[in-house]
Amino acid sequence: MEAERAKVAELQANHRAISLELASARSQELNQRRELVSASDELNSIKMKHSREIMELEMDINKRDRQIRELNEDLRIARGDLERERESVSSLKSTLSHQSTAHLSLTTQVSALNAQIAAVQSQLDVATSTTSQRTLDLGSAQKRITELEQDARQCESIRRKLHNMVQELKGNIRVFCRVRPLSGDSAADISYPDRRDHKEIVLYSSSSSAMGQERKEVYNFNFDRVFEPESTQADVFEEISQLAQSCTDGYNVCIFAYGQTGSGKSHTMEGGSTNTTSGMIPRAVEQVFRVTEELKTKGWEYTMEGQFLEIYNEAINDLLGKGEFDKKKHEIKHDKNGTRVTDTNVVSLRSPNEVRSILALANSRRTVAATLMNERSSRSHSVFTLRISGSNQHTGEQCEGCLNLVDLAGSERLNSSGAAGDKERLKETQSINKSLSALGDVIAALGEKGEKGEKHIPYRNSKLTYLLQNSLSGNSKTLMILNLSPLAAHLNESLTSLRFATKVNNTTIGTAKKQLRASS
Ligand SMILES: Nc1ncnc2c1ncn2[C@@H]1O[C@H](COP(=O)(O)OP(=O)(O)OP(=O)(O)O)[C@@H](O)[C@H]1O
Repeated sequence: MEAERAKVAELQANHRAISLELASARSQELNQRRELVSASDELNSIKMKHSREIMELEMDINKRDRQIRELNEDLRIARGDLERERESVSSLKSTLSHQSTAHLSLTTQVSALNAQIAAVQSQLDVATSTTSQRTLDLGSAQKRITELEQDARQCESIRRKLHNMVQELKGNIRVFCRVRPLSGDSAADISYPDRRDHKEIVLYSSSSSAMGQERKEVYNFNFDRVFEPESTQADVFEEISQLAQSCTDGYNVCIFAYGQTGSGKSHTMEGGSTNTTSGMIPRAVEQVFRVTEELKTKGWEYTMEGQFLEIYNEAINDLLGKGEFDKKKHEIKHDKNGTRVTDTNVVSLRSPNEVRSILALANSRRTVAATLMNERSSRSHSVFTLRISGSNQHTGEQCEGCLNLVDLAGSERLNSSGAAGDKERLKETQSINKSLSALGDVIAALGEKGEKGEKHIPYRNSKLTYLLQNSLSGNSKTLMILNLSPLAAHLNESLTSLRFATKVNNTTIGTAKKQLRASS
């Protein structure tokens, strides 16, 4: 037992020793573990530091790579630039060599030009002195032009006075006779003995006496001018143009075409549509426009207006009216400003073209009337009136003139017009006869009145004479163109017309007066 106790004690002592050893081994192990942990921590921190350093090194390497690439690019660009610079230097060198050559030749040219400039300068000096001389000459030439313009204006006034004197010497009523060409039928025996002045016309008729003897009658007439059948519109106008022109000088002018139906009145006054056939109205108006245009250089300014009326059965119709046929009643009024017809169109005219278009309008309206009323145009009087007012900005003169161009109705007597049986024709013919004899009476009364006489002038006896009162009085210039038919069948009618025209031609009416207005 004891042994056992001793053994237990020994075992216990062993156990304690082993426990102590275990405790110390455990503490040693703890320490070693601690050391291991700390060594492991240190190793981790070293690893982390290394990996950071590796990262930094890699970044650094990348950066350097980038820089190397950039430097390589720069180097490539620089090489390209260098190459270009080399090329440009070589081209500049060649340009420079060209420029040097050009410079050399320019230097030569500059020297030549300098020599030329010197020569031109000396020419310029000469020209400058010539110019001064010319300026002086121009000054005196302008002075001379002004003087000549003044002279021209004075000459124009003198021309107007002389022109008027010539017209006066020719008589303020003048009569022309125009025989139209033959158209088929047998001709009357007519001769024109005055080959020089063309003032005479002779008609011959033969008849048998009761005893069977042949009697030859000779009728001799003298006028201011006789136009033979071959005469042209231009020939007639040449004689009329001066008279028509008077209206630009401030005169009232009246030109009538008188004669039996078909004797050529409309042909004379209006004429055809071509330059050669156009009649007195378009020619006179064109002349007036031409003269007013020329007179502009002498300081004259003109305004013109036109009116175209028809007198049929003692009633006035406006050929420039609006409708196709004029139904208005028109009245003639005279006052200090001239003659006015109520309710009619007065058209302002600025060019011959405008005149042509109003003539065409009037003609178309006459044609309408002619179709409506049995060839009315030859049974009515047509009166074209051109009123003209002018003022001269240099002299202050003002004038107003009026040109009446009248195509009278056919003048044949009642029996020869075959009108006796037809009431309408009878009325027409009576109206025509009344107005034509009123025209003859007015002209006769003006002739009897003389310069200062008090004689009553029966203007009111017909619409025609009343309308033309201001253009028929002694203050105006009147021309009657007697149109004659060359036909043997019309001989008696022609003799009647010639006798009427002779009466007119033998009338002397007063002196024409300018329509001058005091300048304002
Ligand atoms: N000098 C002339 N030259 C050529 N033809 C003319 C001439 N005179 C008149 N005639 C012609 O004679 C014809 C009659 O003339 P116009 O119509 O002018 O006569 P009129 O007297 O005006 O007649 P109405 O009184 O009927 O109007 C027309 O065909 C016209 O062309």
